[in-house]
Amino acid sequence: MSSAMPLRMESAPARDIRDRLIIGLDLPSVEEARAAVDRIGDAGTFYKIGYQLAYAGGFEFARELIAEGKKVFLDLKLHDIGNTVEEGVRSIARLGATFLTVHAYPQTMRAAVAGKAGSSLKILAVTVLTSYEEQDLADAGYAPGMTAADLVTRRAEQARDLGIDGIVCASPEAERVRAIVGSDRLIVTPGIRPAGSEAGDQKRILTPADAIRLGADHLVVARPIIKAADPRAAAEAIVREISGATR
Ligand SMILES: O=C(O)c1cc(=O)[nH]c(=O)n1[C@@H]1O[C@H](COP(=O)(O)O)[C@@H](O)[C@H]1O
Repeated sequence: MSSAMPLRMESAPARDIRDRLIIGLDLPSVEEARAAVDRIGDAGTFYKIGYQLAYAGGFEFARELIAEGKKVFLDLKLHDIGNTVEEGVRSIARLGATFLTVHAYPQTMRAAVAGKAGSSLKILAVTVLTSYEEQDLADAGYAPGMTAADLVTRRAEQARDLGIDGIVCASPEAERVRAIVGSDRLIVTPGIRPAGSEAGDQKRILTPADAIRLGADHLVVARPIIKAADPRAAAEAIVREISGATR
């Protein structure tokens, strides 16, 4: 990096500010997901479908959302031998989703980039899960003292070098990741908690405004919206907070 390069860069902001909020449909059935999307109405433009819904009819529902003009993030966190990842991504790329996650292992990222060739699908590499902190890494066999931030740094550098489209990290690491990946790659941060909401199993968290200020392009929020008494109001409040924090 040239010394003249500013440390804080942001990639091109989403044209519609609502697209910066990705709402996680962590729900057990398509019926419940459809009801949530209906309640959220035009406050939600971008939805994430993860394990729970994907394995309960979520792929068909993804097609339905895309046909209605919503954007879809398929959060499948793929990780397997290279050939399986490449062919899997090739199949998924036909669905018309905007984002797909893979774990940020070099073989996996390389295969995913090959598999999406020729499609508009963007691959996001999940660096270190937001529910992990140092002890969880040690429990998983990483060297004692390895911090989440150290591992995020290494994986963000590898993702950049392999041509990955975007990085998933916790919001406290967004600024450091932006310095690594520059403005051409997206930064997507889950583990977002509006002031006063429950952290649950998330460990590396920030508020929507702080995540945006540190350089996140998109925030992923599930429980604070879908479990709210008024999911539409909860989504609107986060979009307002994003808007207020956007320079
Ligand atoms: O890839 C993700 O989206 C993801 C990565 C990560 O490190 N942490 C994380 O929480 N997520 C997902 O983001 C969502 C966060 O949900 P809430 O904690 O309910 O807002 C869940 O659907 C997670 O699967």
